[in-house]
Amino acid sequence: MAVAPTMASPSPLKFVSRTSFESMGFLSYVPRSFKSSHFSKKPLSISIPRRPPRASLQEVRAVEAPAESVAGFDEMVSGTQRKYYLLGGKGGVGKTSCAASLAVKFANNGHPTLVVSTDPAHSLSDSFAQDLTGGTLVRVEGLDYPLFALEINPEKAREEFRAASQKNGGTGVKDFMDGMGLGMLVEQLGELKLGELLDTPPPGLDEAIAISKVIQFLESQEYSMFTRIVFDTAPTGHTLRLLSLPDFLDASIGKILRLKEKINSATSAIKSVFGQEENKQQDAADKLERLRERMIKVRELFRDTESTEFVIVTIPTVMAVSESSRLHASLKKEHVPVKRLIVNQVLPPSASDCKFCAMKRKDQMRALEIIQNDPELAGLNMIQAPLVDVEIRGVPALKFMGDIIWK
Ligand SMILES: Nc1ncnc2c1ncn2[C@@H]1O[C@H](COP(=O)(O)OP(=O)(O)OP(=O)(O)O)[C@@H](O)[C@H]1O
Repeated sequence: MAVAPTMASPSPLKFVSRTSFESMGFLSYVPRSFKSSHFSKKPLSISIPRRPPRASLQEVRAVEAPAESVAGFDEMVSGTQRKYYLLGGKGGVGKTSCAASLAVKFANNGHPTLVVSTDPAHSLSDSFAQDLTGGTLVRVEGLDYPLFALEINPEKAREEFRAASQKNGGTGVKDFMDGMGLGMLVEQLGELKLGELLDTPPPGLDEAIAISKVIQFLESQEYSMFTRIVFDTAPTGHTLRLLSLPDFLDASIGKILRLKEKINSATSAIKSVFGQEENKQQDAADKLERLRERMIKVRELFRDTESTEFVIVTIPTVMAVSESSRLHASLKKEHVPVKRLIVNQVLPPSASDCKFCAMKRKDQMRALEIIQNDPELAGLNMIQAPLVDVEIRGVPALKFMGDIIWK
């Protein structure tokens, strides 16, 4: 039987007002260009309640965090062995804000931290209000401890790769791929003439590039300092592909290899009589198999409950909750550890007579109730994060958000 939502439903919510940000000096971090370009133009024609009135003390007390709503940050932060956190969910729910705020919190707790975006539509730079593009490690400014960001740009990588392969028949490819941390891929797939293949990139290549960076983390000295690695992942579909990459390799590169074999055997039928081509192809197939084994190692890492956790981010709408439920089912199937579910953008209770707010909140309460009754989601530690009345941009804002969510 459905349980009606009550004011005592689990929530760490406190009323978060613009004033709270102002008192932290947050607004002074909004870049001038943003202020002028976004505020001086035509006012919006729809009316959005800018500042819900303060909830009564009684209301705030009623929704203060009960035990199950605490994220368990102590556990997340403890230990110096490397841990990976992957944050994922539907587009636009706040994955980047949550991932960036977690990374800031880890760094502020003394962990050398790396935050990586594997979403082809990156928003880490926007979230930190700093230019973090370029596909290399960039230090995030404004923190006392090391926090680095990396936006993997598969689109650009593919373009540059194609150009390099056209320019000098492949020797530039190796240099370029080395720079991308993909030397291993070239080594292992060299004989497959990836440059040609990239003219018709197989689905899932973006994820292959992202995952190869993960391999680099595991092997390279440059990355060994990081004890916390936070992934801001692409919306659900991409992420699932990334996590099932060995299968992707079977399905995509495997198919290409077989296709190539067919073409080769057609064009070099005479040579193959002497056995040379076959040997060559067997060699390539062996290399591909080795690559696959390596990718499987990465997948094992993502399944390791000691070092890895996938945090699902959602918002309290029926659509987002349904998708999160499916995501959890798929992650379970892939044996990826999931313990926490962030429900972001929850409206604070309001004592005002704003009908819009009341309706919206009622709707959200219904979605929260669905979560509590959903067989996939009910068992997760639900962390509610309030909808705040300013955009979360820059380190101080992320710190503010992190202190609310990650307790
Ligand atoms: N709790 C919140 N309160 C107010 N605004 C929020 C909150 N969480 C996120 N936002 C805002 O919502 C927008 C989208 O957030 P974010 O970029 O983190 O989402 P995302 O899931 O990473 O999106 P995408 O799928 O497009 O990468 C941003 O403008 C962000 O500032």
